[in-house]
Amino acid sequence: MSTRKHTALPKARTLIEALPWLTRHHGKTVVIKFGGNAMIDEELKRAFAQDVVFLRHAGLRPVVVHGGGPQISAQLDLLGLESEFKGGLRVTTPEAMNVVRMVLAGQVQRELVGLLNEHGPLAVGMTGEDAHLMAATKHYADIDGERVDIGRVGEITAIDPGAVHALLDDGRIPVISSIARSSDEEDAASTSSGASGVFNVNADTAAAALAAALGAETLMVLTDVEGLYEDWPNSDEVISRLTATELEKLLPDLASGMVPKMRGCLHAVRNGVHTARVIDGRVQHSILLEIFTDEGIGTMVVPDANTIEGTA
Ligand SMILES: Nc1ncnc2c1ncn2[C@@H]1O[C@H](COP(=O)(O)OP(=O)(O)O)[C@@H](O)[C@H]1O
Ligand SMILES: CC(=O)N[C@@H](CCC(=O)OP(=O)(O)O)C(=O)O
Repeated sequence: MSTRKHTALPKARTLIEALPWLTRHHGKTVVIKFGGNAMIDEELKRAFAQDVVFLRHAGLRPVVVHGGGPQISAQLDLLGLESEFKGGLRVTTPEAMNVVRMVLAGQVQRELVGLLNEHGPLAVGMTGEDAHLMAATKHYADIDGERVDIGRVGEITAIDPGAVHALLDDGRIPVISSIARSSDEEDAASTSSGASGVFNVNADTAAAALAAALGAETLMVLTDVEGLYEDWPNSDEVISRLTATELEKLLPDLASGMVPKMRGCLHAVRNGVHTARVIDGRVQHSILLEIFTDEGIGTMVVPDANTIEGTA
């Protein structure tokens, strides 16, 4: 009996250590972006689902926005369709738009919903089309100061978070694919006849916009690197913390997938989100480490006047 008590003690300590964080985050909304590049194996995806369910049971309100870039590229390849990125965004022909929608909403989202629901009737999948969650207009890429047409890529114009709030109030975990309805009613009306009527939105951008619209406490972006590298690709020195203004200065020098990610973080902290973090999704249980311990990993972006309680 006494041995049993003794071996159980470290577990109790671990639970108690989490108490200040549980208190701080209770009832807070956390938007978690799970990048396609971080979904590298089954074990990681399972650990991700466990972490999200843990947050929910610990009294937080997690919302998942998922990516699927590599999965979309694989499907386009399979179909013999060309796949090209400009300024970190996929050039999306109407044909490619159908594939993006099919892979995100029909494959990646379904898989995550399935993994989360192994723990109970919690997850509900939706896209930005559902209940007018996300509206968008056509986005043009800016390549060296030139406005470039990249097809059906969307720029979010409005978010109606009502359905997400309703799901959260009902104790559910919304799992959202980054596809938006066209804000042009005529265009949107063609949705049922094909993929026109909807736009492909980068998942980082969608997660950031949603975090701001929901008044989330935290935006957490899980990817396949440790965080924002100071001098990528020459060094693996991670910037652990930076303010909105510091990040704004860095933005013009950033490359590829980091562009929408860091722009998203900036948008979030400039619009009421207390912290935006880029963390390594390849590390098992990185979400729990980030939320419930002092050992914050990755890069944390904070608003300029760091006056909001609990951002440290
Ligand atoms: N400064 C930087 N720090 C870290 N990664 C960077 C940087 N600049 C560009 N990258 C690239 O961005 C990638 C992450 O973006 P992306 O491939 O879109 O991932 P995800 O699927 O998670 O959204 C990294 O794997 C890396 O190749
Ligand atoms: C416009 C645009 O680029 N959309 C992205 C949407 C998916 C995504 O963002 O996935 P990751 O988070 O895994 O990169 C795409 O088509 O790949």
